Amino acid sequence: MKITIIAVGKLKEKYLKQGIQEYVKRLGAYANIDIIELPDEKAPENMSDAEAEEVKRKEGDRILSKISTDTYIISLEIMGEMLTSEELARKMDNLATHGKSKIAFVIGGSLGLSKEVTDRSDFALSFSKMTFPHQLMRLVLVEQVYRAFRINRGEPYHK
Ligand SMILES: C[S@@+](CC[C@H](N)C(=O)[O-])C[C@H]1O[C@@H](n2cnc3c(N)ncnc32)[C@H](O)[C@@H]1O
Repeated sequence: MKITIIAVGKLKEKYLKQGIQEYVKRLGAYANIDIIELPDEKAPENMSDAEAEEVKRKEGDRILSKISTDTYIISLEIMGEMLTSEELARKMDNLATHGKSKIAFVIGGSLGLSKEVTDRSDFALSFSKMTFPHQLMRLVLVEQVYRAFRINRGEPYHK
């Protein structure tokens, strides 16, 4: 399985970098994993709604340019659907069974994802109704993807 994580915005915090690196290393035993970090668009203070939409649209274009048409997209959206870890594991297993071996998880920048990205997305995944910073979201996501593979392999993992 090929897993790509596409994230807008630079990962700055050392502790997050280390945590993500650790899970990416562990995930290497189960899947081909790649993280694509895209630059965020300069967002002026006190932007109008139209300016904010333009920022998201530009970031969205960058995101979509990295995704091939045969890729199943899971966008991370606060208002998306909440799953248990087991449900996410089952979803990923079902995708693999049905020949969908390329999955891209997409994390937006500080303003979120553009309509173009959410429209193209195959599944909107919410981690809760709370807003997480995009850098932290990346760490939580890689841990949950790792957990999903462990669950699907029937391997022991903390409950
Ligand atoms: C700082 S948040 C963006 C907040 C923005 N106001 C919005 O509504 O999307 C940055 C990105 O992290 C991800 N994110 C943050 N909290 C999330 C949550 N609870 N569930 C799923 N994704 C989340 C989303 O991809 C979001 O685009």
